[in-house]
Amino acid sequence: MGGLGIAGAVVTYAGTTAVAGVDLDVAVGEVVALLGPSGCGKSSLLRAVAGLEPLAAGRVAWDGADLADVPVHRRGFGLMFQDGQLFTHRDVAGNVAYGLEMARVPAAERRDLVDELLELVGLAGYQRRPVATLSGGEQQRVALARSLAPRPRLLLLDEPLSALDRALRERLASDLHDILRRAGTTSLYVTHDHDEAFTVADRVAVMRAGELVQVGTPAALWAAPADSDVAAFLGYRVVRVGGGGRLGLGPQALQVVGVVAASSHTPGPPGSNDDGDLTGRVTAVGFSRGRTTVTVDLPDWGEQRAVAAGVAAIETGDLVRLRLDPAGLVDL
Ligand SMILES: Nc1ncnc2c1ncn2[C@@H]1O[C@H](COP(=O)(O)OP(=O)(O)OP(=O)(O)O)[C@@H](O)[C@H]1O
Repeated sequence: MGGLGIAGAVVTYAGTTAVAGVDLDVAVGEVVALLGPSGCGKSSLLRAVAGLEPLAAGRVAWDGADLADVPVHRRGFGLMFQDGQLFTHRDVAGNVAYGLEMARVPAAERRDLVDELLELVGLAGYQRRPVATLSGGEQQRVALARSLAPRPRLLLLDEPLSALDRALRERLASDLHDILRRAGTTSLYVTHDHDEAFTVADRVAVMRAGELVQVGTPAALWAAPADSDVAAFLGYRVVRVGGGGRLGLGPQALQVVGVVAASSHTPGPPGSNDDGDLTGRVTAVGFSRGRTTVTVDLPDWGEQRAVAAGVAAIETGDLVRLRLDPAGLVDL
């Protein structure tokens, strides 16, 4: 197969195993996210692919050719980190042109490429700006343009957005998705944020304690998480149901369909009614992404979040009726 091939990769540090035998392929043009909690070995695997960390066992290959004897700078891979590590003594164009200068690309061609890349990352006209005057998001866009400039056959991105605030991260993740597709750059993208992984990647490889536990498209992972830990990591609330089973509640799974009794009225006991609806007591009311959301205390399931679209005037203490949307549920 063409592209990146990782087989049986093991990375150890003085006796501790950070990566415990990982197999993963990334096809040419594909963007794969390595997703997992802090310390699960994502960066170690990425660094081993780059050639910055030796493999204790296994192999990393490109187009089927083992890279064991190929040093970092000869792999044709680009790197981008959380802190873009821009050269502060160079302006924006000087940063983007850096790799092109190293590759002795003639000046006129370099200028054209820099213009093209700045356009691609949404910074047209920024050529002469000192990097110190850029916002964090703009700096990461420059870092991206710089790592794309030498046209790496594989781009390795290690938490490139984690230093940015949430709103900016969401916007840049979506821009990154488009930019990597337009540039056609094969990419391996490390993140601990499932939303970011789902936004950026064609396939997501979920990592836990040095091993891959599940690899699939965002839709496939969301539809069938391998186990309850993966489900919880992807953003499901895991609840126990009768008979020892478990259910994953997605963020939209529980919907408030009506108020049974306002907090000022005599409360009835929470439970479920004949229609299969649930009732529960509202313990908090919030507003998120344009929608009212509530926290509801449910018998057996404890406190859960629910969406309250179209139900006006819900207050803490109200007893509400909730419906479970089967589309937002997974069996675990
Ligand atoms: N240079 C090192 N020397 C010793 N142990 C290390 C080294 N680098 C990483 N580790 C250990 O290896 C394990 C995996 O670390 P790694 O940084 O690969 O995980 P990660 O999933 O990328 O986490 P994070 O997102 O926090 O960086 C951790 O237990 C870490 O402490």
